[in-house]
Order: sequence, then C-alpha cells, then structure tokens
Amino acid sequence: MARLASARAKIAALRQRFLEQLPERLEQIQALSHQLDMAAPDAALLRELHRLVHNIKGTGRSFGFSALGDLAGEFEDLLTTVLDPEINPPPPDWPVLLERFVQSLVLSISKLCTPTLDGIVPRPQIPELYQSPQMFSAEKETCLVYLCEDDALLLQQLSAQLACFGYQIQTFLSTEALRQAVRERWPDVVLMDIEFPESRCAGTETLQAIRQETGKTPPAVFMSSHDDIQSRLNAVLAGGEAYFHKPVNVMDLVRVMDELSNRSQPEPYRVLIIDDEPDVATYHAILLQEAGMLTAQLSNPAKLRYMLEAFRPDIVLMDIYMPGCNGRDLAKLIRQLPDYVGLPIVYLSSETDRKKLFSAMQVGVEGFLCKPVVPEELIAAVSIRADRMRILRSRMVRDSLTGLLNHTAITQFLENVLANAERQHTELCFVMIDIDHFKQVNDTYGHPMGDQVLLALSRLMQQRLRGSDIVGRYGGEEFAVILSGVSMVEAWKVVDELRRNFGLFKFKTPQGTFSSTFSAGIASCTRHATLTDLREAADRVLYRAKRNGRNQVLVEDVET
Ligand SMILES: Nc1nc2c(ncn2[C@@H]2O[C@H](COP(=O)(O)OP(=O)(O)OP(=O)(O)O)[C@@H](O)[C@H]2O)c(=O)[nH]1
Repeated sequence: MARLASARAKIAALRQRFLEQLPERLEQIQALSHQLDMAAPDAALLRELHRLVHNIKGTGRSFGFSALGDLAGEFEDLLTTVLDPEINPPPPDWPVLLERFVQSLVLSISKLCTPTLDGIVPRPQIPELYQSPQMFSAEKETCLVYLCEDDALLLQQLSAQLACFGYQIQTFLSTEALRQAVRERWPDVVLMDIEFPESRCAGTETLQAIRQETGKTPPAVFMSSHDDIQSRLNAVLAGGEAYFHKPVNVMDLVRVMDELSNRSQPEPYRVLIIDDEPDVATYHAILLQEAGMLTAQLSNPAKLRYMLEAFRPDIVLMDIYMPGCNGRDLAKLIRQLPDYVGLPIVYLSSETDRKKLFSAMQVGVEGFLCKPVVPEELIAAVSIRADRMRILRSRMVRDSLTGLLNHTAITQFLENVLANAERQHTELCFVMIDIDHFKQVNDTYGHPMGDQVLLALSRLMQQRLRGSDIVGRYGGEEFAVILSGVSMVEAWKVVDELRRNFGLFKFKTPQGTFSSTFSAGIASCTRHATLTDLREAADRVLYRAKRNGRNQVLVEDVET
C-alpha cells in the first residue's frame, strides 16, 4: 500500500508540474501564432504550433484536465486543416478562429492556474490507480499436481521429470481415481490426458463433471495426441488453461504450470516509453511500474539504438508526434534493424484521425492506445504483447529440454560480458561442466532417465546460482556457466557446492535408485582475454578433472 501511495504522490507532483508549465507553453503558442503570416503561413511554424497544441491535448487529458484537453483538441483539428488543406480545407475565416482558440486557451489556462478563493487549485478527474495483483500474491510452498494419464509408461516418465522441478505429483491411471482424489483434496493443478479407454473426450468430460459437482474447476492443463480444433475447443470449454499436443515438451509444461501455480516469478516486463513530453512518459511509467514492470524513457530519438541495446525492451510504447521526427518514422526505423523486426510497438497518442492512424500503423506497428488511457487497458495491452515477445524470444535462445540458454545464446552472452569485463576491469570466470559417465546412465536406465538427470542439474543450477550468473546447455551433457565479478577461488566454492548438492540427488528407477556426479573446469578472463582462449582453457581444465577421476571441480591455477 505504501508503494501505491507513493505512486499517487508522484502522479500528483507530475500534474502539478504540468500546471506550472502551462503559462510557458501558452507563451510559446502565442509567440508562434503572432509570427504566423496568415496569408502564407510557414509550414515549419505551423507544424511546431500543431505539436505544442497537440501536446497540451494529450498531456492535459492524461492528467485529467479534460476541458483543457478538449479545447486543445478542437484547436488541433483546425491546425490540421491548415497544414493539410488538400485532405480537408480549412474554413475561410481560419485566422480569426485560430486567434479565438488562442484566447480561449489563455482563459482556460489562467482559470486552471489561479488558485480558488480557498487557495486550492481545482482537482482534476484522475484515473484510479491499478493495484497490481503481484504486489499481494504470496508464493506457494509446494504445488500439488494431479497427473492423470492412462499410458502407464508416460505417466511414470512425466511424473519423474516433473518431480525434478519440485512439484508434488500424484499419479492416476483412470479418470475415476482422479475424481475421487479431487473430492478428498483439492489440487493446485490438474494435468491430464484427454482420451481414455471409456471415451475419446473423457479428460475434458471429467473436468466438466468436477465443475458440476463442486461448482469450480482446478487449473487444468490438457495433453492429447489429437491436434484438431474440436479437441482444443472442448478443452477450452472444459476450463483448460493450456493444451499440449503429444509428445509434450517438459519445459513448456513446466513454464505453464509455474504460471498456474504462482510459483514462477517471471522477470518483470521491460517497457521503453518514447515521448517528447517527459512528464507524460513518467506518468505512464508510474502506472506500469505499479503493475511490476520495468520502464525506461526516451525523449531524444537520437539515442534510440543505444537504448534498445542497453535496456532490451520487450515492448516499445511511443507517441506519434515528436520534434524532428514522428512515431511512424521511428517505428519504421526500428523495423529496419534486424534484431528488432519482431519487437512489439504500440502507439500511445491522442491522435484520433483514423486516416493518420492507419498510415502510422502501416509500418508494422502492433496497436494503438488513445490518450488518456485507462490504466488497466494500458497494463493489459502491454502485458499481452510483452508476454508473447518473451515466449518467441525464449524459443530462439533457450534449449527445449532444460530451458537453459542454448549454445548460440551462451556464446553470444560470453562475448558481451567478456567485452564488458574488459572495459570495466572486472573479473569473470567461465565454467565448463560435464556429467560423468552419462552414456552409462542412458545405457543402463534409458534415455528418458538420462533426460531427467539433465533436467535435475539444470534446475539445481537455476535455483542455486545468482540471478546475474548466466547458465547454458553447451551441448549434450555439457553445461556452461558464466560467473561475473568473482575470482577463481570464489567461483570454485560456488561450483563445488553445486557438485556436492547434485551428488545428493537420488533418481528413482524400476531397477532401484542411483545418483550422478559431474566434473567441472574453471578459467578466468584475467588470463584469457579472447572468447576462444577462455573457452579452450576451461575445456582443458575440465578434461584434466575427468582424467583425475571425475566428480571434482578444478581451476586453472591448480591445473598448471
Ligand atoms: N538422455 C540424453 N542423453 C544425451 C543427450 N544429449 C547427449 N546425450 C548422451 O550423452 C552421452 C555422452 O557420452 P560421452 O560423451 O561418451 O561421455 P560420458 O559417458 O558422459 O563420459 P565422461 O564424460 O567421460 O564422464 C551420449 O551417450 C549421448 O547420447 C540428451 O539430450 N539426453
């Protein structure tokens, strides 16, 4: 609640500043209109006047000064006709009307900026602040998953794999057994097949029956060997939150289940706001921050490229009118940068002219939000698009089995952090990890069990390493970790603790339990400035660890 109060206070301060700046804006408008030669108006002057009036419209409405915003909106319409007479010619007496609008603005602004008798500036109509559900959601300790599948082998494999991710799994071979269990204890998530011996849609029917019996449905995820629309529709109608076509990718399943059980604490969405009015950008930033997002603001388009690279936004919100360039040009520029072809861009503007909007959208912009925007609408529009961007990006850079960065992505990261470490004269350690006798695990217990070992180590690394450490699957049973800002001794302590913890894992199989170990080699950028050198050094140390008997972590110093 304190955060909400502080956001309200910040918005109140922004409104106050807008009021304080109004006389200066008015002076600029008056000066420009006096400079205008009404017989042959200068286009640049007109455009600047249009921009100033447009900004008062958008900012005024955003901050709840609707009468002022509407007046500026009508003024803007007149200026638009003077600017583009071919599309819609201005009325013959436009110079008189223009002068009247300036006078009306003088009146309206002087009223707003003059305190009333009791010394209080009139309160604008302010939109209610959205209360982020994330602020109050508590993380669950363990998540109870009911897994219902009539294929006994698949049931056993999935259950073992999901257990590696810390879920409490109860398995059911029949829908009837599942219904009975739901009566006794309500699950956090139900994960179920759709086709069972008794019917092709027994899974969805069961969920509907549970709803009829209890009046509610548990969060449900369906898996099916059918991929037709009717099956998917049945799943949606039964209340399914997600649908997976078999064979199911466990990482996709885990991602959805983490979301459904509130266990995942995804990185906040990153929103870049481009607006030539810093206070309006700040206002929208505050609304988005309230919903748990990270924001960056840009008022100077010249710094766009730098900002895209440094901030890595999931979505860009931009104004249409800015000095020097407009949102359409800027959006086109972003689309022409190969790395940002898919970056969602949404206009946030008070422009209402459909033709202009359509033209502005044609450069591949995803959507349009009209100022003043309702906070919930802003948050929903941003979240939906940023989430989709995250999924697409993740597919490109993540390994599908473990969810860790793939080989290409970790190499790219290493290149970037290495350059950074060199610039900032900081340490960086590169670690190569390889599971011992992994072929034997596969040969003895089967490939799916081997996958579980890979998953377990991946999850352990994700849980135990710092958020700033970078973990990737380098290849088959080989992993790479980048530890920034640590010495080799510190890196050794971290990785050796991982090694000890991993050794404690017990993998259950029909033939009994077994545990697994890994070997690791650590090299430091203080000795190897190039990517290839660093990688080869870590590889050499890893090889030495294997030859020394495996199940150990070695650093370069010890090796040489
Ligand atoms: N289950 C499973 N196995 C994989 C995967 N990728 C690679 N492998 C297996 O990993 C094994 C690697 O074996 P080797 O390179 O001979 O090494 P090792 O048996 O781990 O022996 P050391 O590294 O010398 O301790 C091969 O059998 C691969 O088939 C995967 O995604 N899943």
